[in-house]
Amino acid sequence: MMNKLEPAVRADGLTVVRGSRTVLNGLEFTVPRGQVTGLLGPSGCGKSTLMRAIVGTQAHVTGTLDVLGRAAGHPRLRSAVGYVTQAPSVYTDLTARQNLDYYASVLGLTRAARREHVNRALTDVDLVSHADSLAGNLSGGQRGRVSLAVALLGEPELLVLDEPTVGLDPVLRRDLWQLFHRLADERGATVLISSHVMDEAERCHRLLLMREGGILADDTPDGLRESTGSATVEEAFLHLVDAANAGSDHRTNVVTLPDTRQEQAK
Ligand SMILES: Nc1ncnc2c1ncn2[C@@H]1O[C@H](COP(=O)(O)OP(=O)(O)OP(=O)(O)O)[C@@H](O)[C@H]1O
Repeated sequence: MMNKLEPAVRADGLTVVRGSRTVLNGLEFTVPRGQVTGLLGPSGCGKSTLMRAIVGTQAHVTGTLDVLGRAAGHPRLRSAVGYVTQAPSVYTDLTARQNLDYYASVLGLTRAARREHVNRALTDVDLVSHADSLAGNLSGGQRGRVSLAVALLGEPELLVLDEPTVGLDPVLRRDLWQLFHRLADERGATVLISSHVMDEAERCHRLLLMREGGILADDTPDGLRESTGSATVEEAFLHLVDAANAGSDHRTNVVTLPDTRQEQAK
């Protein structure tokens, strides 16, 4: 669908207005292909809004936003982009397998391909033993994993996951992070994951740190720690927030501050 060297997502001057508020303010960034990129920042900074813009469900988007070489929301992107919202979107009166089978048929997979894709997605999210339980009888975390399995059907090139690990126990969180890396390393998928848990940032190849509708930094976890002289990504984030508040220009390689657009300092 696109040149492999092109980033999976490219934004320039991306602005989103919700109600009377400018929620995203002139963002400029790229998301590299085949890597796990974390979108991190405090509650309300605009992570979900950005993800909605990328998958094409957000209104009042201006500026440039290209996804897999096409304008975000292009109909041809529907089967190439998997999206998991914060609230699990599954039919509670169907079993996990029936949910997956239904969504696989919507994707137009043949019966044989459906069986293969459904079994693989159930295995990926470790739900084989609950495949025939009604989704309504599953725990919140298990329903979330059914939603994730739905997004994996059809092997999308880009997976956009809005806080997929919230409320999960440490073992499941670790297993899901291993899955995200397998998807990138073995299947070449691009994975964009939002979280406000900074320790998850350490597990990403790259990070987009957000604050108040702007990108505060775009770097690797190592790059962020080194450039700020911090021991952890959380410490680096706090350092960058303090620097932004002080109006300082001490940043990593990119940055769009909330109020003042500044040039990339690569
Ligand atoms: N329908 C709306 N009208 C006006 N403002 C909105 C609307 N929906 C969200 N917002 C505002 O947009 C901002 C960004 O919201 P968003 O849900 O993108 O944040 P977030 O970083 O994903 O937060 P969280 O981590 O809590 O999910 C928030 O300040 C929120 O109050």
